[in-house]
Amino acid sequence: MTTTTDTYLTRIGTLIRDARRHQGLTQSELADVLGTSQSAVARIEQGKQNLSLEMLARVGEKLDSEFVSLGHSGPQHLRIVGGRKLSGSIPVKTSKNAAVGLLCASLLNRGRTTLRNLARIEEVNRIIEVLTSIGVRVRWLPDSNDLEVVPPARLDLAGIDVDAARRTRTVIMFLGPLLAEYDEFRLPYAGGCDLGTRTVEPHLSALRHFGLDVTATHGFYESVVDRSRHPKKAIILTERGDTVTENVLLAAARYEGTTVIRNASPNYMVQDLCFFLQGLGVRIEGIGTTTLTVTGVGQVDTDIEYSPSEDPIEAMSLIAAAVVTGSMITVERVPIEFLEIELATLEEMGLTFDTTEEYLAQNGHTRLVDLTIHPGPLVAPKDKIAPMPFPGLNIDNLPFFALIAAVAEGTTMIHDWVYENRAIYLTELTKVGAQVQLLDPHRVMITGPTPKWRAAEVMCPPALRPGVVVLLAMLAAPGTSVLRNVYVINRGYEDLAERLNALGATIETFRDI
Ligand SMILES: CC(=O)N[C@H]1[C@@H](OP(=O)(O)OP(=O)(O)OC[C@H]2O[C@@H](n3ccc(=O)[nH]c3=O)[C@H](O)[C@@H]2O)O[C@H](CO)[C@@H](O)[C@@H]1O
Ligand SMILES: C=C(OP(=O)(O)O)C(=O)O
Repeated sequence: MTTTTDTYLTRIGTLIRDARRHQGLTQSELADVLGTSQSAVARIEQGKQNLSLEMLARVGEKLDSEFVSLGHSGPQHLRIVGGRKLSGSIPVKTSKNAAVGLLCASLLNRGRTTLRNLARIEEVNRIIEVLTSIGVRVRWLPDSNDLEVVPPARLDLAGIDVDAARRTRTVIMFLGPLLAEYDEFRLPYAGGCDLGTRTVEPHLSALRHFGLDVTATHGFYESVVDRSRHPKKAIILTERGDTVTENVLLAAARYEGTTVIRNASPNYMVQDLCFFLQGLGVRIEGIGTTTLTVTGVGQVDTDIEYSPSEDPIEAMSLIAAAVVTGSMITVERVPIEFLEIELATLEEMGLTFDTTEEYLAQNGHTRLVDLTIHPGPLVAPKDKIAPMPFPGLNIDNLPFFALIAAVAEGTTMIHDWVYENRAIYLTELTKVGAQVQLLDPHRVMITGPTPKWRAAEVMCPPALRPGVVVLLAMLAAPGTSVLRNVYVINRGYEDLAERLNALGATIETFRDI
C-alpha cells in the first residue's frame, strides 16, 4: 500500500534528482559532498530512504536549491542557470490578446468555431473554464493547439465559474456578445494582472449606445438591456483601447444596422477579431484604421475556422532574450507590421538584424518575417522611450526596453504613462544587478551597461511583462537564479521555459512540496 509518506518521499526524491542533474552532478559526486554513498543517493532519489530534516537541509545547501522549501503545493517556480549564450531559431506563437477576443467572439456564433493554433496559455485556460461553466462545449482537438467551441442554444449564465472569471479581465468582453440575446444578466468584475486601476468606463459608456446599462454591485456587473436604444450616431471612444474597441465590435456584429466606431484601436488583436467577424458575415470597413464601419447580422449559425496571427509581444520578448544574452538567434514568424517602431528604436540604439522577405500569417492578412538578431554593443537612445496606442511603440513591449536599456551604454528613461504600477516592477531588475532608478510611479532611469549581472532569488512580479523581463535578465546572470510563482508568465506564454531551453537556455520548472 502506498502511504502519504511514500508519496512525499518520492516527490522529494524526484526534486532532488532534478536539482542534482540541473547542477550537472552524478549521484556519486553528490554522495561525496554529502559524505554518504552513491547507493544512498539513489535510494533518496527513488523515495526509498527516510530523510532526516538535517539531511534535507544539507542536500538543499549542497545543491544550492530551494526545492525543499515547505509550503502548499501549487505555485510554479523557475530555476535558471544563466550566463549562457542562446542560438538557433524559434517560431513565435499566436497571440494571447487575439485568442481572448476570439474566444469571446465565439459566443456570437451558434455554429462551431474552430480556433487554430491557439496558444495553450493560462489566460486561455481561464476563459475555457468560464465558457464551460456557462454551458459552452469547448475541447482541444487531439494532438493539436486547435480549439473547438460550440455554444448551447441558451447559456447557463447563473452557473458561471466566478473564481476563473475573476482571474482574468477578459470577461468584460462578454458584455458585447451577451447583450444581443440576454435582456438581463450579471458578470463578475474583471480581474487580471496587478497593474493598478484599469478603467472599464469606456466599455460601459460605448455599450450604452446598444441599450446596455450596467450597475456594479457586490462584485458583479448587473446588466440590463433597453431594446429601444440603438447606435444612431457614431460611437466615439474616449480612449483608443484595444478591448473596448473589441467589445463594441462584438456588440455591433449582431446589430442589424450600421455602427461607426471612431478612435478605434487598429491594433493586432482588433484586426484579428475583424477578420474573424468578416468570416461570420459581418461587414467591416476601415480595418487597420481608427474608424471602423460595421454592418452586423441578426443571427450567426455557421461553422468557421480561424487562425489568429503571431504575437508581436512574444516576438519582442524573444528579441530581448537575444539582446540581453548577447546571442545570435532567429525569431521566426515575426508580425513585422506591429513591431516597426520597436525595431526602428532598436536600430537607433545600434542593434543590427536581418529580415527575410515578408510572408503572410495563417489569417491571410498579417505580414510576417523571420528576423535574425546580431549581438553587438548598444547605446542608450537620445530620447525617452514611451508607448502609444497602435501605431506606436506597443504598451506591452515597453518593459522589454528597460531590459535592453540595461545592456546599452548610457542612461535611458522609460516612461510608462499607461499603467499605474507597471514601471515600479521594473525596479526588480536591480536584484539581478541592473542599475534602475525609480523617478516616480511611471518613470524609471536605467543606466547601462549593467556592470555585473548576478544570480538571485526573486518573487515574480504580479504582472506578465515585468515577470518575463526579470526571467530574461536571469538568463544573462551567471549562476543559478530562482524566479518564484510564475503564474503570470504562464498566463501569456506557452512553454516559455522549454522553448528557451531549445535555444540553449537552462531553465527548470519546479513546485513547492
Ligand atoms: C486582452 C488585451 O488585449 N489586453 C491588452 C489591452 O488591454 P485593455 O484593452 O483591457 O487595456 P485597458 O483598457 O486597460 O488600457 C490600458 C491602460 O491604458 C489606458 N489608455 C489606453 C488607451 C488610450 O488611448 N488611453 C489610455 O489612457 C487605460 O486607461 C488603461 O489604464 O490593451 C492594453 C494596452 O494596450 C494591453 O496592455 C493589454 O495587453
Ligand atoms: C497587460 C497585459 O494583458 P491583460 O490585458 O491580459 O492584462 C499584457 O498582455 O501585458
